[in-house]
Amino acid sequence: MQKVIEVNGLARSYKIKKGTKKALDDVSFEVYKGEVFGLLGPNGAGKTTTIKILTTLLLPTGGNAKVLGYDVVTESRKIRDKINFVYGGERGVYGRLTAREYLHYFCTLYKIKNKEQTQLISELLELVELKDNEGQKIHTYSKGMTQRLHIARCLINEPQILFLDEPTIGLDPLGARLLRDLVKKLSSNGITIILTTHYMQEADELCDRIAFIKNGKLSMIGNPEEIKDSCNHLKLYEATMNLSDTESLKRDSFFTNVEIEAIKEPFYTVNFEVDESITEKISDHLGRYGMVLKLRKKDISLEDAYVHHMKDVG
Ligand SMILES: Nc1ncnc2c1ncn2[C@@H]1O[C@H](COP(=O)(O)OP(=O)(O)OP(=O)(O)O)[C@@H](O)[C@H]1O
Repeated sequence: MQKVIEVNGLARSYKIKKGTKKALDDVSFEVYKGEVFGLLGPNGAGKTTTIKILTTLLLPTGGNAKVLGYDVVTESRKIRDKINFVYGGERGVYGRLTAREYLHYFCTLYKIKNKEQTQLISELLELVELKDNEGQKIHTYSKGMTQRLHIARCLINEPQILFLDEPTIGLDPLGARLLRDLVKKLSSNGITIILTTHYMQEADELCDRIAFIKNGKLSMIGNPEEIKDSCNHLKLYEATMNLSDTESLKRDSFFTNVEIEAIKEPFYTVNFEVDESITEKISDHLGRYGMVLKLRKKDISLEDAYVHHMKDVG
């Protein structure tokens, strides 16, 4: 497998009032050609900092990184010609232009020959499913349409790697679905994609491999199944109950990470973790707080694994 990104001991510190803040601390990973690679972590973990360094917008303060074999510090120009990036919730579009006019403008900036522009723009609009709206002014676009237009713009230079920082942020479910489908399409066209997202289901659906970042350090890396398997020891349960005393159940130390959600009072879904693995014992214990209608051990989701790994992040 061809390595397209190699990150070695990468570090980035920021000067702040009370000294320095390590946004990235000794981070190392590799990305292979054609992968959808997810960077996941809580706010402030260092995801955007990593992407900014790899897209040559920010210099590292330690370690090194190569993108397509080029060093991010000394060969940034060569990298920029071959990659592109979209930040979630990006504005920066020219509302009074139509999508076609907007893409023409960027084609000119990218020095695409005039006679090739019309055909290229038609193909891009088709790909991002905006062909029917190409004559519409951008300020009338939904957020999802605008985001897909940004992606069309980023494809003008035929990037080998596309960096997408929270691409579905603020999109409604349908808009997010169209965008995820577009990511899959780009990936099947051979583009390597580096993605950050806070939506675990999205990461599970799209990513070939995932890295968890926590406090500027890489804490785990693997494919979604490996990451979920690493949490197979967790005993997570879901109960459906006719619950008379939610507060006492929450305080009971037999259960940890209790989450109670009302279905329709007095019926609740209760999610929790236990040390016990004998279902009858768990059921008996739950029975102190109401009638157990259903109890099942949950399959570990990527979100469960994420919550478990990030538990001690302040
Ligand atoms: N210009 C800056 N000056 C000082 N600190 C900064 C600067 N940019 C980022 N940081 C800090 O670096 C850390 C990492 O930030 P970064 O934006 O990379 O996190 P993130 O994982 O992308 O978070 P989010 O999910 O909120 O986008 C944070 O603690 C942030 O406050």
